[in-house]
Amino acid sequence: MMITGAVMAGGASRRFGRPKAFASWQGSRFYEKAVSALKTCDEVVLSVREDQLMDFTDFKGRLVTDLAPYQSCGPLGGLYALMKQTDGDAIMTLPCDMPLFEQEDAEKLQLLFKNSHDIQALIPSVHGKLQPLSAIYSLSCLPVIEEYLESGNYRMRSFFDHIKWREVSHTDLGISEEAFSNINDQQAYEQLTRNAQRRTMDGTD
Ligand SMILES: Nc1nc2c(ncn2[C@@H]2O[C@H](COP(=O)(O)OP(=O)(O)OP(=O)(O)O)[C@@H](O)[C@H]2O)c(=O)[nH]1
Repeated sequence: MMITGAVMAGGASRRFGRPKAFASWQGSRFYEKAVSALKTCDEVVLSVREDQLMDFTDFKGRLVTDLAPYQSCGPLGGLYALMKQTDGDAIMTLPCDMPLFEQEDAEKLQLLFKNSHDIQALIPSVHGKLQPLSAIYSLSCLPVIEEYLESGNYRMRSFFDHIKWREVSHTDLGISEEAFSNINDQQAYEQLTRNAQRRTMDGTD
């Protein structure tokens, strides 16, 4: 089974105040950390808006742009464009703003998806809250996604009732809760940096 890793980096970062894909994290940038977490996928691509192409010239892989008429429609528009422009069986998405999500976490999801027959999506949850941006979707979801986008519904979860999907808790996956922390604003970024410094000082890192 061929799984394409896709780092979702086409957001507006309004709450963060500057493009969060380029926020620095332990010597690299957020989006580079996400790319590295997905490196066991068959290919890793970046999902971006067309007007961001020049920002990511350092990235050596393939940039997949959102497609008309679903540009700037949020991550569901990004997933649609990925499915239209990708071969293989499935796409594992990871937002660019989840820097604690590690390669071993991605591998756990991939393994479970490969061993789960007859599902079209595998969605992790943390205390019952679904994490649809760090999940795996079969390309067979495309017609349903298209239908929802056409109807003007851009919510990531909108199409779940119309596909066969499975929720798996972070505890069943053996992934820490923190791995799913996403950084939306400067306050969360500062907190993340403080926690990392504290762990270094405690010698727990
Ligand atoms: N390809 C693509 N990715 C998106 C789009 N909107 C959001 N994303 C990505 O999806 C993830 C979650 O996005 P959010 O944090 O909810 O939104 P954001 O636009 O980045 O930030 P805000 O403007 O503060 O809401 C991030 O990794 C974004 O880069 C989009 O329209 N296209």
